[in-house]
Amino acid sequence: MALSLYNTLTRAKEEFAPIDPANVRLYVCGPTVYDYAHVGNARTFSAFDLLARLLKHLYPKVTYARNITDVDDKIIERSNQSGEGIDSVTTRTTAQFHADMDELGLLRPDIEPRATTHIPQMVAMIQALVDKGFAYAAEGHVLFHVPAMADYGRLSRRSQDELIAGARVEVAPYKQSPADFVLWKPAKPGEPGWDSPWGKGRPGWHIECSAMTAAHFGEVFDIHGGGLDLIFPHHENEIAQSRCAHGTAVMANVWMHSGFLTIAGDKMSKSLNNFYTARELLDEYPGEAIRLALLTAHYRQPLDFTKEKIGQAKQTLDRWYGVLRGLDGVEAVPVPAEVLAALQDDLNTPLAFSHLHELAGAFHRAANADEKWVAAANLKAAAGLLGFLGQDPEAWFRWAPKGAGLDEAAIEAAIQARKDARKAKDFARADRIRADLLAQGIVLEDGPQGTSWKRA
Ligand SMILES: Nc1ncnc2c1ncn2[C@@H]1O[C@H](COP(=O)(O)OP(=O)(O)OP(=O)(O)O)[C@@H](O)[C@H]1O
Ligand SMILES: [Zn+2]
Repeated sequence: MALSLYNTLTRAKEEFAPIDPANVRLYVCGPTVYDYAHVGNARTFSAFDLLARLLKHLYPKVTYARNITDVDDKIIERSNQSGEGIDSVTTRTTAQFHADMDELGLLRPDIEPRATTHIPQMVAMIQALVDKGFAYAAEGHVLFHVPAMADYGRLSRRSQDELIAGARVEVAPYKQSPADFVLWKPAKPGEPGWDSPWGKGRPGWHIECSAMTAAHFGEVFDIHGGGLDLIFPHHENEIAQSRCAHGTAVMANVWMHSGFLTIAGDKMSKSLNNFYTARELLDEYPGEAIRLALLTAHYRQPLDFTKEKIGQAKQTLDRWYGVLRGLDGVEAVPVPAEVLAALQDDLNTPLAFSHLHELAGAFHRAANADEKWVAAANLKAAAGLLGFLGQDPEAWFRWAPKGAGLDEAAIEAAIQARKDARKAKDFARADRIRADLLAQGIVLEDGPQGTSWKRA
């Protein structure tokens, strides 16, 4: 079975054909680093993490790029409000983003270009657009002239008339058309800025991705992704810039967009202040459970967020890790065909997870040890493709929310003390230690290899 992906550009599911099967190129718009990522952002990054994993399973080489937007109005605003320097805001937020995505279990992208290290490429691209008559300079700004591009609006299916009618009433006086958008803007004193043919300034957001994809992937690449809200204007404008600068028919062959994580039906967003940060949820739930909850719905469908969904995902993982527990050295087997087929059908995660449930069920119904072993090995292989069940099961069962209960060192010390008490035939003391641990939610299990523990 071949990989098929829904392409926003054609509004159809299409069989994926890489430009160069020896290097499949995937670019995803990354975070603007001014604040904690919320779990809505994490949903989009989890969806594309899964796509990257699947592509890496199917092709010998995949380059997954996800950028860092480290120059932006929101960053400057944050720095002005808090007094923290811009470099400090972006460095700290980037480190936080990495820590959060790592803990959720996402793979790091193969390359992570930062906007501020690609300014010369942006200036060159803007210059090319000016030279070719697609852009003009006015009052320290450079603008892309939308009417200069005949088929502008193909991705979002908006006509130029609609765009002009929809433009805000207050249109900047230097714009030739209300639909024109900024490629370069002047830097106010104290703001970050770079020298350019149009004076000291900084890039607009859209040109960043056009310049970074060209720098790392060339003029046309395979897949470009992001959340649904990026279709217009961000991706439409990336396409306009890249295609007009390079004279190409497309910027990327496949455009993929993930649906929103909502709260009571509204898009989770910073501006509505209806968000949970990834960080606060990671203090309360294991990252693997949060990511499973985010992937339970198909990536193009909206997913309404509740903490109950994470709780359910945690119970699911308890069951699956329970299958692996105690089965020493489950050997690697190929990914079960039905799971691969589900993912190859435009990342059908609900179907893939239903197969995983069946495999866990097969383990419990198994008549003998061999059948159990096969079911567990299949479950581990299937989950592994999706980036799950990679931990030691004991580590999974020992996870505790932040600030809760005893830490591991204290538990190990208590287990040792109990062992010493039993050796000294002080069984009353040994039983007391066991009861004390149980009262704090720690269950001891005595086995042939000694005593193990888990959190109740
Ligand atoms: N509620 C959401 N559900 C799914 N994806 C989202 C959601 N909100 C933002 N995204 C996606 O997260 C990615 C990172 O975007 P970015 O860092 O610019 O966040 P943001 O746009 O500042 O978030 P917000 O919309 O809250 O302001 C983008 O691909 C964006 O489409
Ligand atoms: Zn982008």
